Amino acid sequence: MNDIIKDELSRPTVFKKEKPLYFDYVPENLPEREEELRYLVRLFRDVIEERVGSSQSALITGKVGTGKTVMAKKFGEMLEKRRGFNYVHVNCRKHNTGSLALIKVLRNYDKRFPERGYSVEEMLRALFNMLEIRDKYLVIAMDEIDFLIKKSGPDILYNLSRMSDDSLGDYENRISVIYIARDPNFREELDQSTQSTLRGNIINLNEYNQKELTTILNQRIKLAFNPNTVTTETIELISDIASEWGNARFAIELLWKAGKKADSEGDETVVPEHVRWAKAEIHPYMRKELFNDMNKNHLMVLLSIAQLLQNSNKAYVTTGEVEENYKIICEGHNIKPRRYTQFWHYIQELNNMGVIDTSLSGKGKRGRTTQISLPDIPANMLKQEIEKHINTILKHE
Ligand SMILES: Nc1ncnc2c1ncn2[C@@H]1O[C@H](COP(=O)(O)OP(=O)(O)OP(=O)(O)O)[C@@H](O)[C@H]1O
Repeated sequence: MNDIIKDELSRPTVFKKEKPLYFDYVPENLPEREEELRYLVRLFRDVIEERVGSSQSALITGKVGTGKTVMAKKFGEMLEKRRGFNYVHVNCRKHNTGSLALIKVLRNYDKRFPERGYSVEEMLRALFNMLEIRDKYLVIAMDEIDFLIKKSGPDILYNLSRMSDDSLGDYENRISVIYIARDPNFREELDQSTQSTLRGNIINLNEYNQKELTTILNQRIKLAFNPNTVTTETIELISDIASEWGNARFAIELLWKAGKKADSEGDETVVPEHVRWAKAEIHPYMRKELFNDMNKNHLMVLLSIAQLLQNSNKAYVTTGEVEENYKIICEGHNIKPRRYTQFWHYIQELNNMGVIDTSLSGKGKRGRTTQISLPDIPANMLKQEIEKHINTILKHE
């Protein structure tokens, strides 16, 4: 057996080390996001400089893989290097109620903080106490906050935003919050008081273009690959594919998988053929997690789009066409179709997930209509995937 290990370890590889390709790796610099990062620092200037009595909140929005999480984490890293500051990153998809999110924060200070028995108010007090004793100022990043709100309502935001008023008695305000959400209109879903604490503090991250993705890829190649193992054509193809979504995560994943493929074929360099293979393997549409984020209505809307595009040979369809077909599909599945506003909301959400592209047709305000297209996936392939998932969802109802 030992020989197998020895044999495998002695095989040539294109990788220097794979860690810089992990999803949670935070690189030394964030190329193409420096300006936004500086803006975030400026927003928190008072907190950093004055500490006492000042707290801040900000909202980072942007589509999948535009660097929201890594930017917040980088900010946190920089902050923690300064004396007296702590940063806690909460994944609200995982910690999806106000209490669970707060427990995650509290456990940063007390690993055994109990899971039950305390109200949100009590937990906040406990947290203030801990900060006071340690003389620390805290920035909490609430990543994918939309999930938490969907699951358990906006109360936690209210609680967090209200901490600056006198409801907490003698405590000094030591907590700032960075909210992270994909939907740029997320702010509008919040109550007035939270909205006003966010004021203009919103950073919207654009999708990356091919040039920006190339820079990001080159940084990872330097860190993770042996010299001269990734060809220019390979980088060009990856950045070209990923730029359709503007998604850096997809770009890095393609790079990684392509490298793995090169290794498994015993090739010394990563070439475009490896990328094509990787793309087929990890097409964003083929990821199970993507469908996990969708409810049956999302799936019905998406199915409607896929059907229309498959049958029409057109590059895009209009929302009107999609809605009509959506109603028919719902009927066929014995599901009550939702009204227009809700339907429109699903279209927006699918757009934010990066699974459809929407754009406005023509010029001038009157008579403009939203056009919907699918980024780079055969409609019939998508249809098959959706049908598989619809069946699973309906079975579990
Ligand atoms: N400017 C950048 N420089 C270097 N790496 C980046 C940059 N932007 C994004 N990345 C990398 O791309 C991947 C995706 O980024 P990140 O997780 O921050 O995206 P996100 O916007 O939070 O996506 P999601 O909405 O899916 O959570 C990560 O591996 C991250 O390190």
